[in-house]
Amino acid sequence: MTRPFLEVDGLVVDYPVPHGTFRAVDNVSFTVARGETLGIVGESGCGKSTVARSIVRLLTPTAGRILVDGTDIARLNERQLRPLRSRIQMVFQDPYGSLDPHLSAQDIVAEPLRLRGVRSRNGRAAEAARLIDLVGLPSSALHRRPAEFSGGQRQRIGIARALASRPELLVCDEATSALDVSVQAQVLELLRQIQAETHLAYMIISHNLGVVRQLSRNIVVMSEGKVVESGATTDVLTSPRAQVTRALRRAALDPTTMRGRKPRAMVRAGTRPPEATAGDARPETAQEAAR
Ligand SMILES: Nc1ncnc2c1ncn2[C@@H]1O[C@H](COP(=O)(O)OP(=O)(O)OP(=O)(O)O)[C@@H](O)[C@H]1O
Repeated sequence: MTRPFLEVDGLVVDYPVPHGTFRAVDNVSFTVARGETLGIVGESGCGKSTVARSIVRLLTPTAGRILVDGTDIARLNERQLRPLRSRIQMVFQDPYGSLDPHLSAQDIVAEPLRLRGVRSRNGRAAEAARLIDLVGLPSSALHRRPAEFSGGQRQRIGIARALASRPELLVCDEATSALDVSVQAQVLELLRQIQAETHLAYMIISHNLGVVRQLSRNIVVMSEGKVVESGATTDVLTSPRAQVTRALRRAALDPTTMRGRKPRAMVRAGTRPPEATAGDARPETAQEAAR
């Protein structure tokens, strides 16, 4: 049997808090096969982003293994991680805050190309143009800055930037949560098309089961830092065992949550306040509609 691209085994993450530590992720294990999509779903504060940040090594886990193609990256230092970083890229939730406001779309997408060793300026410009086209933006987008784009368009630039590193796995952490439902559907469709063309693997992380189910063959359901249920998406949705899965399924069908709002009942007691979500986000502009 071929080895999965990513194997997460017994992941534990403790955060320091004033009187000790808080265990945000508790013995989480899963695998992601090459070219496939794993969904991670769970209520706000259950530890999804902490898992994502561990995998891209924005933080060092307390315990457990993160095997990328068989190499455990959980405790590698920055120098050791450098050659591996391009293999897993992340698309963040906030299309407003995750792009440098001073750079043009072309420069944002070209930056990872420079790190990848594309030395010629013309070569970087040509590849940035190809990626901007791949994510469905017009060539006129190349010279515009983030403030001149809608949320959906910015998320496309974020995806183009992530793809510039030629990753084998893209971790999308609430990547469509701040978008209107129709724009959300366009971005999910874009991800689907890219996967069909490139055989890229995805981890789709969301509190919204409706989003996760659209792309994911397998899902992991988390609650309070732990995996409470996992398996083929169709099986988990047809006969959910965990109470939290049933609640997430109900919420996915509830029209009041369709814009990505986190229902109050899903916000875990004692956790951070929920972040701004679609209900608070700027409405999509005419640019997006006209795209
Ligand atoms: N730096 C930190 N220090 C202390 N606790 C933290 C820190 N970051 C996150 N936490 C806590 O860890 C838990 C998991 O947070 P995490 O952001 O991973 O959850 P999440 O499932 O991604 O939530 P959301 O969907 O709201 O982003 C939460 O209870 C959160 O309050």
